[in-house]
Amino acid sequence: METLVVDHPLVAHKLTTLRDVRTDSPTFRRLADELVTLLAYEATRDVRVTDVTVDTPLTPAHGVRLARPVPLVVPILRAGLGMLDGMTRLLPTAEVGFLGMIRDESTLKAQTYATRLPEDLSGRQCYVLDPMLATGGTLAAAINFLFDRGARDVTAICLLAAPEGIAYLDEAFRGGDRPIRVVTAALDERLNENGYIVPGLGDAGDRLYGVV
Ligand SMILES: O=P(O)(O)OC[C@H]1O[C@H](OP(=O)(O)OP(=O)(O)O)[C@H](O)[C@@H]1O
Ligand SMILES: O=c1cc[nH]c(=O)[nH]1
Ligand SMILES: [Mg+2]
Repeated sequence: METLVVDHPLVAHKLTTLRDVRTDSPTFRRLADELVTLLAYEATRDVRVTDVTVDTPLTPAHGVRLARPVPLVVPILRAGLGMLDGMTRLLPTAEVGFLGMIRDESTLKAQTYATRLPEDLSGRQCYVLDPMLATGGTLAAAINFLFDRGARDVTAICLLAAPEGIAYLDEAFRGGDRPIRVVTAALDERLNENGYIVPGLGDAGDRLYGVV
């Protein structure tokens, strides 16, 4: 598995304010949106394109357009929704599938409550959005949903990752013929006894949308 920690002062600056307990929900949403656009720039470095020629006012010019089938963006509800606009701003022609998943806070196991994905994902580049990669259980289950439908090319974009979650994914998908990539703004220190990322930013879904 490939892990890319995006090392950029703007990313670090925005992430620092995102972590700050004093940051209110409107600011948190705006920063998550801005951060995902910066991460998406790196995450889409291998997005498939096809050659085209356009006419400038002066002469034909060679260029590229996104190849078909267009990429699929998959936010993991609820917190991943806070990353969707930032991603589709960069990939406006992408299609969007949805996975609703919640981690049981006593067992730390992910449960799925909604799936709305294309039946056939063969040949599709998939970008999964979830701000938090903690134990890795949620993301592993999401990637398996995509693999089950034929995806072979999956990149996860996370705002924060824990070493335990990276190790879990690495082990879960080791030796497979479908490599995965994780792009994140930071690799934090560890998980605490409740499965929260430390230093982290708390509960991303609650900070985006409130405690429900
Ligand atoms: O790596 P894991 O240990 O599986 O934990 C990470 C998951 O936990 C959070 O979602 P949560 O279950 O809080 O749902 P929410 O988005 O509705 O808040 C987060 O957004 C991830 O989906
Ligand atoms: O630190 C964490 C871990 C899981 N989910 C969150 O929202 N935050
Ligand atoms: Mg949550």
